[in-house]
Amino acid sequence: MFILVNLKAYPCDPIEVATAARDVAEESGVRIAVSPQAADISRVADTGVETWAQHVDPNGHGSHTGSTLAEAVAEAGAVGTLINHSEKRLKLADIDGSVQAAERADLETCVCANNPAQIGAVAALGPDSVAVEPPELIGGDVSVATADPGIVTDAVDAAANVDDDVAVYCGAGISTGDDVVTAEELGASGILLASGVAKADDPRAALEDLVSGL
Ligand SMILES: O=C(CO)COP(=O)(O)O
Repeated sequence: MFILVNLKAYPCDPIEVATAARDVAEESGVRIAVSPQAADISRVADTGVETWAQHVDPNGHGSHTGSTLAEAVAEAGAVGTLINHSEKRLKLADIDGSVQAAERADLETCVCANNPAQIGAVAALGPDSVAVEPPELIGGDVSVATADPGIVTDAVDAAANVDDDVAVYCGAGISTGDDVVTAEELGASGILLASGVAKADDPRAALEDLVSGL
């Protein structure tokens, strides 16, 4: 299982989380990545943790003020990027452009979607992975894998029907090791989570719990 910790714009210490994620990954052998604010990518990557961007724009170099350039996040130390997170939604053509921009910069890609139908659509764009995250469960206390297991299994089927090579992750409300195991049993090969770690009093303990059943 791959565990991707999205720090969003939460007021946590990105270095504290990154250091804990690096150590727990090393100790457990579980792949864990941290996705900080773009401005924090460089110092998070310097900790040695696998570092992802939260978003990249479709454009390349040029007159694009305010854009998040795939080449720039890669240069800062990111090795992957989320695209079309529920809190940073894009039009289909721009998702396609962002996947291509990320690939040009050698970034691994994970395109997020709200439901299994959208998973099928974005899987067709050829990302490395897709992640189903029902918006109504994001930030809540109940894991998607418990609240609506059919969303996860249907997302796995939808992606497989389009492209067997696209990995399927799930996210929303995941906070415990049991949630991670349940997601794995439903066919997900990774999870995205945010508040369970970013808002935890002890991010290291939260991460240790997440990997405890793997
Ligand atoms: O949006 C998410 C991860 O990208 C999920 O957020 P929560 O883990 O806070 O529900």
